[in-house]
Amino acid sequence: TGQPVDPGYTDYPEMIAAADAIVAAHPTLASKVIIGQSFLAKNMIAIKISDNVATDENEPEVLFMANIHAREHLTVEMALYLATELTSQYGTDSRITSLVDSREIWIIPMLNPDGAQYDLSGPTYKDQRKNMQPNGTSKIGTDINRNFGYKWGCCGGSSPFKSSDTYRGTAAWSTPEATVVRDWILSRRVGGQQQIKEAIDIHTYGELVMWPFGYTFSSIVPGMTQDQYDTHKAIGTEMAQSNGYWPGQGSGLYITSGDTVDWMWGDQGIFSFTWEMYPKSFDIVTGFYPPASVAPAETTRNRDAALRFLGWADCPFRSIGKEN
Ligand SMILES: NS(=O)(=O)N[C@@H](Cc1ccccc1)C(=O)O
Ligand SMILES: [Ca+2]
Ligand SMILES: [Ca+2]
Ligand SMILES: [Zn+2]
Repeated sequence: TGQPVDPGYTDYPEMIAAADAIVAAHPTLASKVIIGQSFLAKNMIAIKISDNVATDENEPEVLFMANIHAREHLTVEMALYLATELTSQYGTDSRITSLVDSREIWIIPMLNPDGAQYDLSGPTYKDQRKNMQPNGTSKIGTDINRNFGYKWGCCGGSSPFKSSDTYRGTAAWSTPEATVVRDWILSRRVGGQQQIKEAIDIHTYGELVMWPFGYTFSSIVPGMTQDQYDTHKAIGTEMAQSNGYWPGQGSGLYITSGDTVDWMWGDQGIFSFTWEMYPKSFDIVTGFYPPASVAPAETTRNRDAALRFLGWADCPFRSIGKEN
């Protein structure tokens, strides 16, 4: 039997209300952008955080995205913690103030709202990972994190079987959610330049910091030079030292194809990482469903890592002592 749903986790309406409250409390620092709709037509939102937030300024942009996998509810708490901390501490914490003044920070707290709502809808969790697109089997949905169009369906990194939890969909971009994220990220190109310089896709669980590529065990391949790999490794390792997670290339865990990180780096040149939050991988007792009461500890645990990450956004190569 499934574990009882913990009401302490933030569901879709509560997430929207939280975003609206942050914007209402800090109207010059935060704004809510509707980036598209999910399969079941819920608005997908991004919270923008920056000084002069209503103006698209020429400042490096950084993306945090969460809850692409429905059952990974702790990631929503992580995203909302970051949005709250970056606005409420502005003017108080000099590190936060200078980062918010010099960057445009985007936070997408719930990439799979349909799946999240389904997982939280009953007295017990449903163990839902995928989105809510019917696929003719009892295991509804497509894995949005296997539906992106970089090396989609290659290399044994996803499943062609509809009932699989890593079902890749009928084609790349067959999920509305991946398409919404793709089109929004592409909209951040100005004058042929992608304004988003860094991104983190937040997952649970395993306490890991990972970088591309996931589709191959090789580190240096077309689309990843030594300097680019070393930069990912330096930034990823620094974050891991701060939050106590384990750093490594994504494929070190297992091969994935069509995930967000491979596309964001491979197609858009965004220095991209996966965070796997609490608990550690062998803690299968709590696994995807720790009590919501761990959220304060497990979100603040990543505060410094997030600020360090933001610090490299103007020139990620500086992390290996090089310029762009
Ligand atoms: N959240 S997770 O356990 O499903 N892991 C994610 C993220 C992930 C991506 C690349 C390598 C290992 C793990 C997945 O899509 O498999
Ligand atoms: Ca600004
Ligand atoms: Ca900008
Ligand atoms: Zn996940």
